Amino acid sequence: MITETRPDLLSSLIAGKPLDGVAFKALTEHTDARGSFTEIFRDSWGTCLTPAQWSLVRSEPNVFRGMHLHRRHDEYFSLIEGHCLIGLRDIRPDSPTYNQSALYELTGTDPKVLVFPRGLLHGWYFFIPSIHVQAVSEDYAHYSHDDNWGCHWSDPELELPWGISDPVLSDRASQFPPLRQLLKNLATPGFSA
Ligand SMILES: Cc1cn([C@H]2C[C@H](O)[C@@H](COP(=O)(O)OP(=O)(O)O[C@H]3O[C@H](C)C(=O)[C@H](O)[C@H]3O)O2)c(=O)[nH]c1=O
Repeated sequence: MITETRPDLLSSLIAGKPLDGVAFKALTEHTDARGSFTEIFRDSWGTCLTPAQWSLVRSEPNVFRGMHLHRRHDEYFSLIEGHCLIGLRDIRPDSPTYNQSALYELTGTDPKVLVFPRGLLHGWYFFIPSIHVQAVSEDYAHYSHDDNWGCHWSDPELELPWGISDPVLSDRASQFPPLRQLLKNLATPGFSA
């Protein structure tokens, strides 16, 4: 069982402003003597997501996943247990929140869901052992080879005040380019992720 270090913590937006098309929704945990029941997704909630794949992800402390970008699919994140940050950067030129960022802090003791549309750079950092579920509107077999872009999490031009240093990264994420280079790559016809 993962023990929370901060039971008083609430899941909330801690920096920046809500980005266009992003849903941040509280979940209702129904508890009784047997435990609890929490719905984590309904079509009728009206988020941007039509799920094609769900995944369960376990992360060790000080792990950072991202920053990733997908041009074709929307994404869902809900922290089941643990404590994490989620950073988003809007790089959609037509968006009313273009070139803006948002940083969220989530805790498993205050369950919430974040659903965001395609075209937002995203990454998550885990402070303690954590478990989350994520969903995508295009499955990995279809997007992984040509729509799994990334930039380096520490680029100051992301304008995300992570407040962390030297996280554990995948080999691939450790070699992601700066944001400016990613934007150039995205604008280069035929350049693949
Ligand atoms: C995403 C994914 C991964 N995998 C396998 C491939 C690797 O052997 C292992 C870890 O994959 P990866 O290093 O890509 O996981 P993350 O760094 O958490 O990144 C993933 O989650 C971030 C937030 C993204 O947005 C990426 O699109 C997605 O790749 O799981 C699968 O088998 N299916 C999948 O859908």
